[in-house]
Amino acid sequence: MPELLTADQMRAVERAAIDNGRVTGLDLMERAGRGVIAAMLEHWPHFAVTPGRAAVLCGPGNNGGDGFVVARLLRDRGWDVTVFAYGEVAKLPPDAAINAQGWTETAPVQPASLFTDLREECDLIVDAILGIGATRPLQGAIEATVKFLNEYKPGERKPRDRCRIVSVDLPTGLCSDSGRPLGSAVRADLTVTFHRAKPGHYLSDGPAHCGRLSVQPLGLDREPTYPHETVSATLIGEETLKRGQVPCLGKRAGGHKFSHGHAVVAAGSVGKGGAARLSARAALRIGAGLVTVAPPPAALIENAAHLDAIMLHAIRDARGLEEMLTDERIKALCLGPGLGGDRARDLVPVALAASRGTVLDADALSAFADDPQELFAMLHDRCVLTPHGGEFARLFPDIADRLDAMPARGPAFSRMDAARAAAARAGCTVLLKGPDTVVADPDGRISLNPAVYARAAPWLATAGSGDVLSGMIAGLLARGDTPHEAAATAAWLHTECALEFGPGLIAEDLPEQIPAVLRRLSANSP
Ligand SMILES: NC(=O)C1=CN([C@@H]2O[C@H](COP(=O)(O)OP(=O)(O)OC[C@H]3O[C@@H](n4cnc5c(N)ncnc54)[C@H](OP(=O)(O)O)[C@@H]3O)[C@@H](O)[C@H]2O)[C@@H](O)CC1
Ligand SMILES: Nc1ncnc2c1ncn2[C@@H]1O[C@H](COP(=O)(O)OP(=O)(O)O)[C@@H](O)[C@H]1O
Ligand SMILES: [K+]
Repeated sequence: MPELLTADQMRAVERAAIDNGRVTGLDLMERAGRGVIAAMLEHWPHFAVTPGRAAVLCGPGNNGGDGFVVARLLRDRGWDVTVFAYGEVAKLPPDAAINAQGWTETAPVQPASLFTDLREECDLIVDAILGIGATRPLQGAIEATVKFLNEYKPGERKPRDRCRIVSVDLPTGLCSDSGRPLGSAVRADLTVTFHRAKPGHYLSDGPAHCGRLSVQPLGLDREPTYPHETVSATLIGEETLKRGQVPCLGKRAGGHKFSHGHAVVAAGSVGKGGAARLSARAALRIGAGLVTVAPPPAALIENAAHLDAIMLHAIRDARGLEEMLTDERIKALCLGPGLGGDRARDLVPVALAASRGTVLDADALSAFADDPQELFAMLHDRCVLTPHGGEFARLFPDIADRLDAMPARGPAFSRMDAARAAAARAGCTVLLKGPDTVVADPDGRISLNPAVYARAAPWLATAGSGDVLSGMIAGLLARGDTPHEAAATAAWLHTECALEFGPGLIAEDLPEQIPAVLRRLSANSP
């Protein structure tokens, strides 16, 4: 499912279902526990054949309640289960208390302090200490347990090789809205969450702590989905693209090159043109009808030696760009890759005054580090800024500081919050790059492209891959996509291209994978 829900939103969905009488909290807890067992057996089928020994660590809230359900279900399957309680069982909330009572009627609950003695003999540890209710940095017995679990590195000791850690809903200590550990957090092998994934499963350190992710149903699919304003984020995926974007990624029968848009990529001085050429190649491959690279006159020959289908038009300075932009058929601009700081400062104001779809990346962002406000004053709602972390910190230093500061409380300030705040300040779409690329609009709308779990694409950490991304966005803007759609679609395709190519990827390879990815998308379209 494409929506991600924050902890508050998840609680609201649960509350609405209970208030409407469709389900009880106890039912949901039972379903959650069953979901954990289902996911565990799916990932480790041998556990279905050979039950082993499990330790279930139950916390002071409903996450702990889920733990008691899991403990019972494991025991029903023949497991030897020991439950450890973090906090007083007598103070558990009502549904968790019912499940705890069911357990204590038949078996003891051990104090947390005894857990470390047993651990080495376990095949499975169920972390049901804290879930979406983790609000402050871990301390005391919980912190000690988390430290103990995490110090066992796979392969270091024999028992750890076979002992799996499953976290219920979230690894204890991980902030569900930001993916940032509140002090410390469990490093699980598998995390099983319910109904919808939470932003923290995808953002920042979340994936490293979750291990693998399974989203299990709670039977809440008939509950109202959130209106756009309150959806914390949409996960970009084939599903969303199939519904919305594929027609735009194809070419219209009977169209001509100008009906698919003309994109212009400004290039820098002699010897610096590679980045702009990469952007241009990506813009053309994504389907812009025409793409022109615009270098200074001295670099014309260099670019001519490299380009065929991509056109060339030398522009000496801002006036040259102004003249070029009298051609109304130019629909999108890309400025930044290899542009150089001086040329960026010269060209950007004219480019922005032309009010076309405009991608600003690299030098076009860093050139305004001394006075970001000067840039923000010129931006308009057809712009997309594509900063990586360093460029983001230059333009939005205070926002970046909030992301760097150690979180004192949950929910912690997230990369989604940061991108949203930046978009509101800049007044345009901001794409914050990373394995968790966030696309934010000034109205708060967020799309997230996770290049994690099965979509991990570490080969994208290669020089020039960002230039390709900005070219893809410019190409889609030229074709008429909105800034948000163009940025989100390009981010997803960019990762898919990396996955299509695989190891050994360099930036030049990325645009060449676009046809295969588009072919697959159209084959899978209804
Ligand atoms: N919502 C749903 O739809 C469904 C939810 N379900 C399950 O419920 C879970 C949410 O339950 P929850 O709200 O009770 O929160 P939970 O994570 O158990 O923690 C709260 C407790 O922890 C405490 N605490 C907090 N921080 C702490 C710290 N650092 N160190 C120590 N203690 C700390 C906090 O204490 P307090 O801050 O109030 O003093 C409170 O006692 C959810 O993750 C899922 O597993 C499913 O059953 C099915 C449907
Ligand atoms: N480990 C990674 N996993 C997924 N994507 C990555 C990773 N490292 C980098 N990327 C992506 O690669 C691109 C790099 O862009 P950028 O840092 O601007 O590089 P360059 O300036 O060399 O073009 C971004 O789209 C970023 O999201
Ligand atoms: K947990």
